Amino acid sequence: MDNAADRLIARIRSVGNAVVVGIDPRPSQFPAEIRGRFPETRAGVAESMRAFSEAILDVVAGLVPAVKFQSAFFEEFGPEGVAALHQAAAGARRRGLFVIIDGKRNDIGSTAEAYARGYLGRPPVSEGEGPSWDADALTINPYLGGDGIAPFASVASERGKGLFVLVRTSNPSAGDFQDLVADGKPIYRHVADRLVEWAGPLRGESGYSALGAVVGATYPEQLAELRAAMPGILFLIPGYGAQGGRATDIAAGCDAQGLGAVVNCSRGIIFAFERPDLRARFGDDWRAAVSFAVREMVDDLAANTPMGRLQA
Ligand SMILES: O=c1ccn([C@@H]2O[C@H](COP(=O)(O)O)[C@@H](O)[C@H]2O)c(=O)[nH]1
Repeated sequence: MDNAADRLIARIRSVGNAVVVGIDPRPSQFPAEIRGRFPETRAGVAESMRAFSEAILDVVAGLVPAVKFQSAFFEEFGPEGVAALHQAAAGARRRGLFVIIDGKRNDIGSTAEAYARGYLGRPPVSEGEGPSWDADALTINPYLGGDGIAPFASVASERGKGLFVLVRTSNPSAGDFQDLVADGKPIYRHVADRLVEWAGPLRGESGYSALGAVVGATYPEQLAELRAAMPGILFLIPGYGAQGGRATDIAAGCDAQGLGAVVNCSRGIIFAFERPDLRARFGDDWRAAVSFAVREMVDDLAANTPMGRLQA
């Protein structure tokens, strides 16, 4: 079974960047062309989310290595929304993108096993039926400790899948619990240190583990500290753009080759057509604005971080 970190790094090398386009579909912000096609029923809105997601995938496939679906925006619309997520994730895989589902799942060990089988493995159904979700990677919450992580790590290892564990989140109140000091170090460092132990057996040929970490762009000092403390751990870095994180903040998250991190941007890309400068430049061609925003982010990361070396 191949290793998810190796697979993601191969895609990064092939497109020459480590941008993750975040698909966080907020229906009220969809282009009029899409909003106007569907009724404002639950089923209609879910269908518009699928159509918007597919349109974004058409623009970004070939430009970036990966997409991250924010499950919350789909779950908001119940079973129809979840079905739209399922179809959009399958569409991303068909287009050759590495698919991260941002669900931040976890529970006690026996329940975590069901999440792990559901998102990354196979449920116990007859052989002819495929996996339920078949994501390449899932975000998970470490709060329940080792027995909540073990089932995910075991399925990830068996099925060639990846995990991104919350270590240092990007939100303003991240420090409320994550910065509390216990046994002489902050909680996020305890999580990081345990993660390094758990990640070892999932290390691939690239030197990176399929068990990665979520570390926000909005805390550059901790990002640099964690990069040094967590060699061989791939970082999923959210917070670039709308949350204020800049490329220069992210630079310390990479290794010397420009690897070691993927950087997510959701609103800043998928709703780039709302920017007055891009509206003036591209008019109603909202797809062109999205494509421009992706290239702009790629160039920004290349100019201001070691990720520029990926283009050599
Ligand atoms: O610490 C975290 C963990 C996850 N996220 C998620 O990433 C995206 C960010 O969206 P933007 O529009 O680029 O701000 C979103 O899905 C969050 O739920 C995060 O921001 N921080």
